[in-house]
Amino acid sequence: MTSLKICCMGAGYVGGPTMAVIASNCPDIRVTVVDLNAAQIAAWNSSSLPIYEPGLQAVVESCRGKNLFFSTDIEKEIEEADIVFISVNTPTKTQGIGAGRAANIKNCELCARTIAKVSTSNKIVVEKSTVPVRTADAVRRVLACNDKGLTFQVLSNPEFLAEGTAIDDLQRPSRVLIGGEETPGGQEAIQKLVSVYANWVPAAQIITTNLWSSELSKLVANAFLAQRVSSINSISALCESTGADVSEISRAIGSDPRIGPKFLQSSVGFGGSCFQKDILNLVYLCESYGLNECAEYWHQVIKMNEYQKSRFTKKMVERMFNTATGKKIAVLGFAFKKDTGDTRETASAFVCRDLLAERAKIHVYDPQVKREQMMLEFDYTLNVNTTTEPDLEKLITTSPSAYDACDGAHAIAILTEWDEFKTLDYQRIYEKMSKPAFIFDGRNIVDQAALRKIGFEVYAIGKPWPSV
Ligand SMILES: NC(=O)c1ccc[n+]([C@@H]2O[C@H](COP(=O)([O-])OP(=O)(O)OC[C@H]3O[C@@H](n4cnc5c(N)ncnc54)[C@H](O)[C@@H]3O)[C@@H](O)[C@H]2O)c1
Ligand SMILES: O=c1ccn([C@@H]2O[C@H](COP(=O)(O)OP(=O)(O)O[C@H]3O[C@H](CO)[C@@H](O)[C@H](O)[C@H]3O)[C@@H](O)[C@H]2O)c(=O)[nH]1
Repeated sequence: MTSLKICCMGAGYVGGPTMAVIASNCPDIRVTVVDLNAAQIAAWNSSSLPIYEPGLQAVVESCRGKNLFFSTDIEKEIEEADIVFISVNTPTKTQGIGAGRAANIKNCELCARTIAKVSTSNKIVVEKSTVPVRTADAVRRVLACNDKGLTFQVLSNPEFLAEGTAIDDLQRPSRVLIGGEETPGGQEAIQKLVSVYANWVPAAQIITTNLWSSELSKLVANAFLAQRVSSINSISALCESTGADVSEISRAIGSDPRIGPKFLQSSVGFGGSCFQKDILNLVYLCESYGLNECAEYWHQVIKMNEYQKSRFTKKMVERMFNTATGKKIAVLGFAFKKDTGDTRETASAFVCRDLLAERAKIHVYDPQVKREQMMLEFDYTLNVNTTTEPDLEKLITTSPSAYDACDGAHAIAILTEWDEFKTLDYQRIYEKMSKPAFIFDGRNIVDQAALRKIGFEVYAIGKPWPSV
């Protein structure tokens, strides 16, 4: 006997894993994930899931067909549900007012319109997508326009999972945040959603707030996290100029409990579908309220990230005698972080773009990213395609292994921190490379001293940078 029915609109990186974890912890709840994209739903129903996430396959297989379903029958599933989650993409607007900054919430509005149109009973509608503060007001007003006299309660329940650790983050969340209206109906709806999470999340970790605090907290959480990365990355540049070591600094400052050790890993720049988009959204919101100093403050986090990405390629080229033209460069890693196949806004694509501009021959290896996906990322994010770059297909090779990518290369650029790159047989790799053989470690994961002993010229982000 199922007591509650949940429908989630959007079967992406958030909708799929989140609903799978709800279903696995709540056997009495029937959970259906729906999407406009039939291929995506077919993949969720197959043995080859549309996203790679450690532990996901096991969770999905444990409840799929029992109380977890994936469907394209959006209208039927909404109609039957008590709670409808909106977990659709909210990308940065590319055109019109706020282009390049504001989040486009058209998908959320469309979901609200569909819910209003097909519902025949009162429902709780949960914003799971990351949205600008006060979006719940728009959703509420669209829902209120239904012609059946139905009542909808809108809740904000932003998701804090990180890719690569999504299942763990969902099973043991640091907190679940639920915002709702400060009315008896709103409070009742909040309690209903609290009771879902209470099946596996300790009560003390379920935070309830008003709608606007909940919506805004999501943007603020990402802004603070990204700010830490940009802060340590700015220091990495200073380290390279002074002989200080950024890893030693991270350890030294992170031991202060007021600072804490996490998110102080210097890198070639943060990527992913969220940080940049959400900070730009925050910047736009500040500007919209006339808070230009606040907007400028947060915008600096993005600018520092741009600097870090371009700085890396510049150093590579400088080190390789100021030319990468015709040189084979092995790029190890294309995903925006390890343990995911997601390439959205990945720093690796920006470095490849800048190396392409130098006419380098790039051989990319990533254990989870297919060539088709890489090319889409170039096209979509960077507008690099065979029209803008006729030699693209010739200049970018995708390699079946790290060893293939490095064979005969002039340089290696480590751009994603996949564990397998830490334990490669670098002696074997060195022997087959052009000399001098360079390694540019954009993630600080290799043993520099050991590699120098082999004969490599090593450059790692934020590490003392031997002069030539
Ligand atoms: N990716 C993350 O790690 C992460 C983490 C926390 C929050 N978020 C936020 O969650 C939201 C979703 O992100 P995502 O990474 O899952 O996006 P995604 O692009 O992976 O998935 C979104 C899905 O929604 C579907 N969709 C769009 N409009 C629809 C509609 N009207 N009806 C049904 N389906 C529709 C799309 O086809 C797509 O499959 C975004 O707002 C994002 O900022 C993402
Ligand atoms: O010390 C660090 C930590 C992260 N990164 C980079 O920062 C980016 C983002 O990493 P991470 O935050 O781990 O992954 P996301 O999946 O983007 O998760 C972020 O964005 C999600 C979407 O909003 C939120 O839900 C998560 O809480 C938030 O961590 C990646 O390129 C990382 O390599 C660093 O360079 N140094």
